[in-house]
Amino acid sequence: MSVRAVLALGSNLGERSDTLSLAVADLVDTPQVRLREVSPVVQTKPVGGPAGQPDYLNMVVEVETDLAPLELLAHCQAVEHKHHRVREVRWGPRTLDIDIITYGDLVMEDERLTLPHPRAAGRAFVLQPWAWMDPSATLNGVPVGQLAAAAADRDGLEPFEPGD
Ligand SMILES: Nc1ncnc2c1ncn2[C@@H]1O[C@H](COP(=O)(O)OP(=O)(O)OP(=O)(O)O)[C@@H](O)[C@H]1O
Ligand SMILES: Nc1nc2c(c(=O)[nH]1)N=C(CO)CN2
Repeated sequence: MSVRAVLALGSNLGERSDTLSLAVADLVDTPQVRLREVSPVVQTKPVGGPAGQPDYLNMVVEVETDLAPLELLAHCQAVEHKHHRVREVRWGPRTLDIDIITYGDLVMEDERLTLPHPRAAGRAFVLQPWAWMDPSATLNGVPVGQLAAAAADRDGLEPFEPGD
């Protein structure tokens, strides 16, 4: 049985735009993960973590997958590692971060995986690209566009065009 999942990608080190494009290609480089929708890329101010970090590029994608939730997490982490992600500080700079935002309607809390992602509902860097990609999307029953409009970090968000 296949399930629709929403994944959020972020990068604030290195060739950010190239990293996001390559990561999307890697995510769907298996027949078990198929790309359905891709959001615009946004440039965002870092939320949390140490001061003085570079801005992020963020985007979301919707995939259809035959992987179980923890298999999808392992797949996302393998793509992160391929892009040399080194995680030193919580919410610190990283070449690539991939979070699972939703996995169908599944609600779960495990030490390795919480669904929906517990911090997504307050993050404009996830919600705004998601709402642009899918204006009918809801999270925990609330329209994602409405959550995006209320998110505190939305002033630090702007559309990003390659070459900027
Ligand atoms: N929905 C989820 N998507 C991705 N990872 C998750 C999720 N729920 C729990 N985790 C766990 O969170 C751990 C830490 O993830 P990560 O290093 O990406 O955190 P972070 O990006 O610094 O912060 P945040 O979780 O606030 O986005 C992962 O190893 C994973 O096991
Ligand atoms: N703007 C922005 N800020 C963040 C991001 C991110 O992707 N974009 N990811 C974080 C941890 O996942 C913490 N802070």
